Amino acid sequence: MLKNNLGYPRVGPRRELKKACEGYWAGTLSRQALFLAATQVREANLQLQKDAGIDLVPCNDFSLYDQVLDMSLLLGAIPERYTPVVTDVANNAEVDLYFAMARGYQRDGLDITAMEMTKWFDTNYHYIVPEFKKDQAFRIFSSKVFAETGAARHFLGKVPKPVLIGPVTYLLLGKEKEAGFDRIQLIQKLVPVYVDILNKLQEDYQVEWVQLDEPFLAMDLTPAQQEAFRYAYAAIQKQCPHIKILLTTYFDALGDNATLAAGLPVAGLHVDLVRAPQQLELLLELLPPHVVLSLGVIDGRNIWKNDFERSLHLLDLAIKERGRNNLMIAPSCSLLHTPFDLEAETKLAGEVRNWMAFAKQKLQELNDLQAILEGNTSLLAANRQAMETRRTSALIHNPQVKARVAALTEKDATRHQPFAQRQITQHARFQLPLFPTTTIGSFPQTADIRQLRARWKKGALTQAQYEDALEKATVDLIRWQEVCGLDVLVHGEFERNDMVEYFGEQLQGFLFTSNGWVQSYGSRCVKPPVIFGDVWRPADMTVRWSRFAQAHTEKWMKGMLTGPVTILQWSFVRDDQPRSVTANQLALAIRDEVAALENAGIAMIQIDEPAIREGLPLRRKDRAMYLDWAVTAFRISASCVRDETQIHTHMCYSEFNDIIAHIAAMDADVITIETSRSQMELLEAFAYFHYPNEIGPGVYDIHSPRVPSVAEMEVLLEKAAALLPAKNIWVNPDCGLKTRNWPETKAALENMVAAAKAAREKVSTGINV
Ligand SMILES: Nc1nc2c(c(=O)[nH]1)N[C@@H](CNc1ccc(C(=O)N[C@@H](CCC(=O)N[C@@H](CCC(=O)N[C@@H](CCC(=O)O)C(=O)O)C(=O)O)C(=O)O)cc1)CN2
Ligand code: MET
Ligand SMILES: [Zn+2]
Repeated sequence: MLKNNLGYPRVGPRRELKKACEGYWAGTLSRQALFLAATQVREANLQLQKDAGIDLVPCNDFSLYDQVLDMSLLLGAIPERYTPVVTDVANNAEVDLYFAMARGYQRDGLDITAMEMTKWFDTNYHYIVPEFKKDQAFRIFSSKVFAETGAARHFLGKVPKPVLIGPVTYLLLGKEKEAGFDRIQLIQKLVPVYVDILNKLQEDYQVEWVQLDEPFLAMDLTPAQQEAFRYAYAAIQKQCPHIKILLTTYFDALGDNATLAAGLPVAGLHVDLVRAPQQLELLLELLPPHVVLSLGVIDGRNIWKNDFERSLHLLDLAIKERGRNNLMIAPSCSLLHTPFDLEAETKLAGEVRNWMAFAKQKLQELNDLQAILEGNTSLLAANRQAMETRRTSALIHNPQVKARVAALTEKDATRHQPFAQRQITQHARFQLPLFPTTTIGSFPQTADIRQLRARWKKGALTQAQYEDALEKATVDLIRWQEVCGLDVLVHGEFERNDMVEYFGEQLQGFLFTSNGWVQSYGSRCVKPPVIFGDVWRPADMTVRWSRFAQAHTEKWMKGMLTGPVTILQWSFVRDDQPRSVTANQLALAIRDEVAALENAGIAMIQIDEPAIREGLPLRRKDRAMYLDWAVTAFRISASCVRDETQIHTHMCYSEFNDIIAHIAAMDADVITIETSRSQMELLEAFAYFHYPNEIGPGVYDIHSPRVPSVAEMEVLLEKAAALLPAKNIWVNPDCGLKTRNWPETKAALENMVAAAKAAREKVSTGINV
């Protein structure tokens, strides 16, 4: 049975690649130094997988920014606006074009916007969205996959397995940039380029297997999309007869696409048996005997040690049906979503540590499973024991928490009065102008602030010194917001490393790693906390900073919390109880914090839920159940307050046309959303649905360093006012400002306040906005 790995994390064990990329962008690191850092990460990964005895070692799973963007460059799908970058060969190498597409290009009087970024399925990883035109052409443009295959082959002394995103998934990940066609129609133009790539990999590098990732096979597909699969793989099989295609799916069951997938003319099929173990039996029936089945039994989305007993049950089933020879064992998906190495976690307590496995340990688990199948009983016994100590550990179970969740009722999830009444009470209390201005919470997390925290963590600064510096940053920001003329202020979140980790560090049932970094987008990483046990809140978490900030201004200061669904979604979550139960535990912890803030005199409390959309199940049939518990968890967190206390929520990544009713059901008094890039398109859904509560549609795209003009934000506000009642509209950026720098932030917010004032002016002089 071959050991197959689908992909390995690539930021480097100490985020070497992040640092190299950021150095290159800042102009402090040369191109050669960047490439050297990249080579070192790749070679270290290859070595590690070789040492771990992996038979199918992936290559081209590495990326300087994003694997989907790599595909766009490979396939020559380069939007026309980058032509000046392509043609300026004196200044730009291919990598500069690549980064321009990812991050935008501002130099020599050019101002070219970046390509859009969105979430990779239900993960916190973001990819760069391919852009397609009706007459889209494809050709081999970048030679990255060939260079990396050649280098890996040389380094390993044997052929690696190149990884590419499959043609159908590549098209479905993209977006039509003009009307009048469906991107799936491009399949006939795209497949010949795949054929060329595959043949070149085979002829020049003698590769045996190529992994084509087609996670869309785990999604709902239209008949045209299903047909595209049949067309593409038949053509590839016919024109690349010597290459073995490992068709790779993950993140959910094949479900009603099982017959389709099993019928495609490929040499191997990989399936996710962690998310969908129940699909194995059907696949064993459907899959022709000559097709190799890769069994994804090790969880690539979490950090828990594999339960060997459970995996062996699946493996035994498959072996019984098919024998060992045409089976592989593998992680469920690429290990991109897990941190590098548990061994780097020197501060983790022994008992909990013994329940965990990071990327490197997961490779070892593949070996262990194989050894157990070959008769090694002591490995199985050790694993059983680890599982048993976890099941029964006193660290995990808190009867009081369980009892409180069990006692929750509908009343706990309901505000006292309906929104219409609350709005009257709140407007009387707050006396805000029409189109009130605010921000989403964070302000620039500059190198100064991060270094301050790093020094405090190391013990080089005392608690008092650290807090003094944070107080100063907070007060400076408050003064600036007052002068700027913002109506509702924030404290800036300078004390937070990350909006989820900060809460995880203060809650029981959580642990956090020192170095468990996972790529979120480009060079940006997160260190997801680990929820290992029942969650509860031993003490106030944010009251100190909110109270401090409110005491320093006469204006309204929003309290700032991360909501239960987002904490859940952006953590590694225990897998021994339903996520909905953990969500309710988190909801109660946040609810207590909301009550504490209200008690401390905070009148507006924002509970961020940017990940509520991301957690939506991939299959439509599963969505209602998720939305039901997710919305309830939010409502539990928010419903303890008096009518006069205003609950805000915030969501970026706001593709929620189809879940708008559930967004309304959250019943937040105010919701701020991301809308500026789509020119308020999303608001149409709110208007169509007659969304009843207040809304702040983002008028300032914070993902770009560009400073929006007063005029363009006025236009956006006019659009909003045409769609929604003016009394319900707030004015704010798309999201928090932590990744921006001060000069652009200040300039943009000054313009935003001016745009709001202009809009008010028009209303008061009777001009219909
Ligand atoms: N969890 C999460 N997911 C999210 C978001 C988010 O904010 N949080 N936002 C959306 C977009 N995703 C994002 C993900 C990460 C970052 C981000 O800024 N990450 C930072 C790290 C944030 C952090 O944890 N910072 C720590 C550690 C900072 C650090 O690197 N310290 C240095 C030392 C300090 C120095 O010298 O600079 C070190 O350890 O080496 C802190 O501030 O304390 C980064 O990659 O640079 C932004 C957006 C969606 N998903
Ligand atoms: C990714 S949503 C971010 C919300 C948070 N309050 C911030 O402003 O950073
Ligand atoms: Zn946001």
